[in-house]
Amino acid sequence: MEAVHFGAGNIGRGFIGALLHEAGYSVTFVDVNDELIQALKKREKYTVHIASDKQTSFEVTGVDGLNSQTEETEVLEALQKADAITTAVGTATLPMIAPIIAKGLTSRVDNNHVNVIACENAIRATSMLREEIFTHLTEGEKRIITHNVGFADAAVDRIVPSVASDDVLEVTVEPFFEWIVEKPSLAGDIQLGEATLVDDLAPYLERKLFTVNSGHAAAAYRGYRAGKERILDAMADTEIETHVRKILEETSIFLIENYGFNVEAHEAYVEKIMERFKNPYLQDTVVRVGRGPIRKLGEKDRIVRPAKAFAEKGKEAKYLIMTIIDALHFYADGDAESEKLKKMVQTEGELSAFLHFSGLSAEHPLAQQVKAKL
Ligand SMILES: NC(=O)c1ccc[n+]([C@@H]2O[C@H](COP(=O)([O-])OP(=O)(O)OC[C@H]3O[C@@H](n4cnc5c(N)ncnc54)[C@H](O)[C@@H]3O)[C@@H](O)[C@H]2O)c1
Ligand SMILES: O=P(O)(O)OC[C@@H](O)[C@@H](O)[C@H](O)[C@H](O)CO
Repeated sequence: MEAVHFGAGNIGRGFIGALLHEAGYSVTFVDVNDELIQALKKREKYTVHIASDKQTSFEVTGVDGLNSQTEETEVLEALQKADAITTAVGTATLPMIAPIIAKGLTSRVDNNHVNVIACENAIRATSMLREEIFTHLTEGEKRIITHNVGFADAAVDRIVPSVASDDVLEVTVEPFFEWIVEKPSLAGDIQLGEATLVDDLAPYLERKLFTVNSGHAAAAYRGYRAGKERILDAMADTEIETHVRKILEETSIFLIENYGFNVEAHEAYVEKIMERFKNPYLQDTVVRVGRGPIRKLGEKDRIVRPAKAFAEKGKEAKYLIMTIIDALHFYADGDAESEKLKKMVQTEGELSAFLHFSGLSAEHPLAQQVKAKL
């Protein structure tokens, strides 16, 4: 089986590429980072370290790399043969890779099934990618594609930090992982190894985004304001740890009300995540976890969505609101979104910046609540 994976970054190498390899795929990574691509071409393998007291590692072998900027023909050939096309490039990059995927899908000569799965932290990222791909297709091409291409949404959970190393390919991952894929959208009889296939992704996806990512964002933004470098340092501070717990109490109310999760089972899920944030072998930074604050302040994303649900019911999510304000103050060198946010906060003020990036009107109850806290 052949897989083409866009984005040879942390989650691409550390999780999706590794899992596809284990499931029996030859994985070709496509990236714009030529250093990574040349190393993949040359060595055809890389090492994954598991961040635990056992200090274990494993090799992902038989991999290849292609630079999407200089090897378009080769990328198209790989897409034509692929059984699975996955991505982990960040949602903002999906429109940039959509044209080549569209071209690859429409130039396949056989009618074999192929499945596209975007592994990004967002609500239904594959559907977003599908929409982008469809803007590059004729009506006839869309009809053909609908028969043999599956576009399955997924929830992807594994903390994979950016770790400085002399080896550009080696990657460190936490032991926990969960890849949940929506089964009814898959085409044909695809093998996805240790992925979990479910009929309805929504509860799993929202539970992940509004627990792991809401809590993580809170730790990063509060940690940043308190001068912490690592998530670990933030979580070791009792005040920040309590703050993260409070956020997860708020998102738990939101999730249990929406999906009727069993309370004890959900509490156990939250506890496990708190422990994952405190993994002493994981050198994750507040900068990596906080990067992209504009995306993270989006209406459907990890902070605003649950806070908005509270506000619309006449309630207030005090700790999520604190996270919104913390996020407005986040800045990381080299992170274009935090640069843009900082400029807007400086010129227009916190509230205008929040309204602009969340898309909420000034009259929205959450906007009123945030205003009262500024
Ligand atoms: N790291 C994690 O813990 C984690 C966990 C779950 C989900 N995710 C999600 O996975 C996605 C990637 O995260 P990451 O941590 O691996 O980031 P990363 O920055 O390590 O990797 C992203 C990769 O995409 C590449 N890229 C950028 N533009 C590209 C293009 N046009 N074509 C091909 N490749 C391109 C970059 O060069 C980089 O190698 C994000 O959506 C993130 O939310 C990350
Ligand atoms: O990748 P982002 O920027 O959406 O969020 C940062 C982290 O919260 C995220 O990468 C987590 O590590 C990951 O979602 C764990 O599964």
